[in-house]
Amino acid sequence: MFVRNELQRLRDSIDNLDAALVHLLAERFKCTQEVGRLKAEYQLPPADPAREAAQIRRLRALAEESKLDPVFAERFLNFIIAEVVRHHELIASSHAAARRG
Ligand SMILES: C=C(O[C@@H]1C=C(C(=O)O)C=C[C@H]1O)C(=O)O
Repeated sequence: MFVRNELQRLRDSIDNLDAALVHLLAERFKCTQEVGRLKAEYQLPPADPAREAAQIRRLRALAEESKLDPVFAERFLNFIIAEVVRHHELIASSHAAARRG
């Protein structure tokens, strides 16, 4: 009984944390979509490698402080950034097509 209750208690928290992660990611993508539209409008490149490198340095340091594996933190951020850049490329090509008429 103890094991079942403990497992349930921990899984309830995991479910809440997963929901928070989804909400946080959704908000992040709302912001990055706006960045993508701005970049497309002003014809700036979809990716900004200097900004990415700075974020990775920052996130690795935060991960170390929080005892999270920094390699995992870097992979996770790279995974998200790759998706954002893919969205920015799509937005840029639809803006370019609209400019061509
Ligand atoms: C969101 C941006 O666009 C891209 C995506 C980034 C991100 O998801 O954090 C960071 C840099 C850019 O390659 C940005 O330039 O700020």
